[in-house]
Amino acid sequence: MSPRPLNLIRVMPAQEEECLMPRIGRLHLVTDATAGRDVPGTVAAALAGGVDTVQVRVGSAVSDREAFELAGVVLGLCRAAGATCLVNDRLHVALAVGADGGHVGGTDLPVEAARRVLGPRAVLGATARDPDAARLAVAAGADYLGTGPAYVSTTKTTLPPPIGPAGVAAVADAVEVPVIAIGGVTEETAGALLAAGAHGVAVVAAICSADDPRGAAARLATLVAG
Ligand SMILES: Cc1ncc(COP(=O)(O)OP(=O)(O)O)c(N)n1
Ligand SMILES: Cc1ncsc1CCOP(=O)(O)O
Ligand SMILES: [Mg+2]
Repeated sequence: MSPRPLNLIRVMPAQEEECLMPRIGRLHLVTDATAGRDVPGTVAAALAGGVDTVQVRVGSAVSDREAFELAGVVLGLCRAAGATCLVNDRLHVALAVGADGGHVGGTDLPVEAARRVLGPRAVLGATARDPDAARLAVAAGADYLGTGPAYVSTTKTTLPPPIGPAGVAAVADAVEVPVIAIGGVTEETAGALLAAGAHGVAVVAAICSADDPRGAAARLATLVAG
């Protein structure tokens, strides 16, 4: 029998294709952009604790080269753990490392343009604070929404006032895609956001600033698992 041509495109049943698509998890770790943090160490601990999605977020002072190298390391950790790996803002870095997708907000590429850059199969997240913005982002191609700040964030201090569980509920009710609540999410606040309709939560400080990031991730993972 002659060998099967390697470039043959296999038509997959929709169900099988879905299984191959990266998941939009329920516990997102957004990496701490503070200089000097051991990001790979924290990511490894968080994945061991049950984080299922990691978003690589670096500060503006970080070069593309550094972001690329960090994202490559984080992607390797995510692949080993079966987790989804996204890159914040820098979609060219997401593409260059082969990450599962990216996340954009109001000062980044518009969602429609981000979708063109990443292509149809990538996971694309967009920030939306209210129902109108949420509907627009989904219509433009977002697969999930990051909604907040849910509570006051110690990580990003330039944000508008918190929207609380009621604001998260308003967004979750407006769209069909998963809503990930972000901003000041802790073990104490996560439950109310999930009860409000959030598919999951995204955290920085609750894991990155914890004495025991693995333990903190494990407790949050138990909460989001319901
Ligand atoms: C899951 C998630 N939600 C919201 C954000 C915020 O994105 P953005 O508004 O673009 O702000 P920066 O993170 O780029 O400072 C996010 N990163 N992740
Ligand atoms: C990037 C971002 N966007 C809205 S809140 C936030 C930071 C969330 O960090 P923390 O979980 O420490 O409040
Ligand atoms: Mg952004």
